[in-house]
Amino acid sequence: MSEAKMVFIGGAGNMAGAVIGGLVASGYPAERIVATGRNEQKLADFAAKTGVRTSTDNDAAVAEADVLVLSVKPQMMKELCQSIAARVVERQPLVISLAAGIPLAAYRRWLGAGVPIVRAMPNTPALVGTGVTGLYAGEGVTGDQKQVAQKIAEAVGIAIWVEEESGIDRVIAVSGSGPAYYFQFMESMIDAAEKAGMARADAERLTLQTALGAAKLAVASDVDVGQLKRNVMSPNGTTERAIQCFQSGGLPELVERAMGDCAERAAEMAKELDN
Ligand SMILES: NC(=O)C1=CN([C@@H]2O[C@H](COP(=O)(O)OP(=O)(O)OC[C@H]3O[C@@H](n4cnc5c(N)ncnc54)[C@H](OP(=O)(O)O)[C@@H]3O)[C@@H](O)[C@H]2O)C=CC1
Ligand SMILES: O=C(O)[C@@H]1CCC=N1
Repeated sequence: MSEAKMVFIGGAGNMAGAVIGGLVASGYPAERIVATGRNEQKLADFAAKTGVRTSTDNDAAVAEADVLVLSVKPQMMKELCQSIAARVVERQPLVISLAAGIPLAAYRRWLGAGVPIVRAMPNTPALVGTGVTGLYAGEGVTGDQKQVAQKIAEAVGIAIWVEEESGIDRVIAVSGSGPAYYFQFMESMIDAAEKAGMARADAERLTLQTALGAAKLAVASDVDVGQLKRNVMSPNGTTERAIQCFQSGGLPELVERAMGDCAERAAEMAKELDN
């Protein structure tokens, strides 16, 4: 896989940019990666930051791709696919789509039925090597190609395969969109601490280090997160009071609803496609 020429369409965007940043940081040769986009200044800044090659010419980039990663916004995917379809059919790269809400059936219509496609649902912590990627392989993807997709994902974090395509929507609800849930929680904590009189810089430092510490402890620990939570709660103590407030305010139900809405939106996006 170290020899594979990887082309990322939309490579300087938030998601592909994070994956590329993580790949380069993990030692993947930057000269084997091409990031395409439309905005030349954005591409130049991205090239300066990562060392990868950039291009505004999707078709020329596809012509040299062994692995082709599609990472434009879902609403732009159809037009993009149709514009590169001839080149994709000719070159036959392994196609990996990062887009939420676009089923494999749509790519088969837009790119041609025989193109091997993997759907991947990564998340932005890929940038710091702590990503999560859910993977689903369509028909015609070989074992070797699955290995390639998995190795790319594992270069920037952990990867799991889902058995059914709908599993990707569940991955979106947990890990694809998940970083934003934690950022929201951190933002709320920082705002609340500042309101209570703490300097914002201190509130940020304490909140971020607490999130990092809690996540590291949870990953390293062999007890579940419920027990880790109880370990912080002294009977009739301060934490208990705060946790009671979250629970009586409906936080568990709210989280369940938000994740349900998230997955539902992915399914809805698939229905909105106009073929
Ligand atoms: N953000 C996230 O956390 C996650 C996103 N995803 C998926 O990743 C995909 C990209 O999302 P995200 O990175 O957030 O979006 P961004 O808007 O940050 O990135 C999309 C990129 O696509 C480029 N682009 C648009 N049209 C073209 C085109 N015709 N040819 C080449 N490049 C083009 C844009 O570049 P320019 O500005 O130069 O036009 C932009 O940099 C989406 O499909 C999303 O569902 C999946 C998991 C998580
Ligand atoms: O919000 C979105 O649609 C994308 C998919 C997962 C994370 N961001």
